[in-house]
Amino acid sequence: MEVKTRAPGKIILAGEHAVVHGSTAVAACIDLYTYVSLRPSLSENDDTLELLLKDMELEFSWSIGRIKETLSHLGSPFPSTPTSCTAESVRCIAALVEEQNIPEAKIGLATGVSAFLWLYTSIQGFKPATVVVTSDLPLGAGLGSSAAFCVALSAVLLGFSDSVSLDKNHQGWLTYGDSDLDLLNKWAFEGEKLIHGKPSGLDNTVSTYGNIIKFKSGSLTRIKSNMPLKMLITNTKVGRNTKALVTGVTERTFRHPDVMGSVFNAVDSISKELSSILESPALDDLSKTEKERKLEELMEMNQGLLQCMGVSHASIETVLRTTLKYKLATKLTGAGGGGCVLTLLPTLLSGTVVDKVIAELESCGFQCLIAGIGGNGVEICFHGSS
Ligand SMILES: Nc1ncnc2c1ncn2[C@@H]1O[C@H](COP(=O)(O)OP(=O)(O)OP(=O)(O)O)[C@@H](O)[C@H]1O
Ligand SMILES: C[C@@](O)(CCO)CC(=O)[O-]
Ligand SMILES: [Mg+2]
Repeated sequence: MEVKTRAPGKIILAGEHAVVHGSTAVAACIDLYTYVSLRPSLSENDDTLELLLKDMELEFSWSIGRIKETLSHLGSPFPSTPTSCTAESVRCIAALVEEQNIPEAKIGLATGVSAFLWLYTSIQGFKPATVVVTSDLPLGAGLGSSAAFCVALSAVLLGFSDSVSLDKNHQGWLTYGDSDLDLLNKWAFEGEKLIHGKPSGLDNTVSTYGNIIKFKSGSLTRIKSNMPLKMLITNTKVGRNTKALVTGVTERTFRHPDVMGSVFNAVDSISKELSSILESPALDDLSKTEKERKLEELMEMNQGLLQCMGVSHASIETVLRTTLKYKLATKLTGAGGGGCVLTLLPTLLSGTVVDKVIAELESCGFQCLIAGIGGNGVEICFHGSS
């Protein structure tokens, strides 16, 4: 039987980077997904584990014997016990990845492949199978591709274990129960660590649980938003790497602990205020506009503080300047340094203005999209996935 999962990407409305240092952040999932399907090998002669990254046109294949020989110290699989990859296992997994000779231009994927091997062997053990990955999300662009990958992967692997309880006769997409979500979110976090180094857990948590969440020091609060939010997402297409950007902010924090402490405190207040605006009762059009004005100010302030942290970029500043001409507020989303930028589109903004802004941004070589915000987190499909 083939089983498929999908996990959404995300936007961060406030609090990226500061959340790694203990501040509050607010994030929402979007309707762009990473899909992972798993087909266990049925033939006794088939002794390989295959990983197909379809969008990247990359295929990896290991003999189970080779994986066992390298990772035999792991023993039996431990699906119910999310565990960090030890330094020794990191080294062994890196050797298995290196043998696959990833082309230099795609070497950034090596950390994703390592996360795959860690999650696979820890949850499934040494069983032959084919795992196929596709994604709607741009990789390394701030929309949480690494988290969606780890969440969808953990979800499909656990879907084949006895550690989660799911109705396998269900047709179409099925959500997981809360305790199963908690388990797969912990595994996804372990995968994220291999890609990010020191993730806060925000991205995998919003991809797992969906909707809009407030997140601080590893714990989440679901937000019941009373405001429809429309965001323009602009991909600057400037590549960057979350791990390097997070390390840069941490190094700046070591150099200027007091200043950065104040910056993180300010971000914490922004996130708290932003979430209380989202939750405050929806009233008439006038107060809706007032609420949107406040959100815009908070986004502007958050962007200023992200610039203080050193994670803005010339391409992001170009988007800021362009949208400011239309009196629209913009902030980077995710790790910054390029990647994606958010612009709030107020309810009463005319479609003509939106079209003009998009045309101007696209004439700079950027790519714009309007994604649906909120919605379900990770889901699984045993029968009839499209
Ligand atoms: N579909 C995928 N297949 C394989 N690896 C993936 C996939 N999606 C993400 N990854 C891994 O995640 C890395 C990108 O993660 P990174 O955290 O730098 O960016 P992001 O998650 O897109 O943005 P952000 O963390 O700012 O939200 C890729 O280089 C790769 O190692
Ligand atoms: C930059 C960061 O805050 C968000 C990346 O989407 C990193 C993290 O929270 O792990
Ligand atoms: Mg990431």
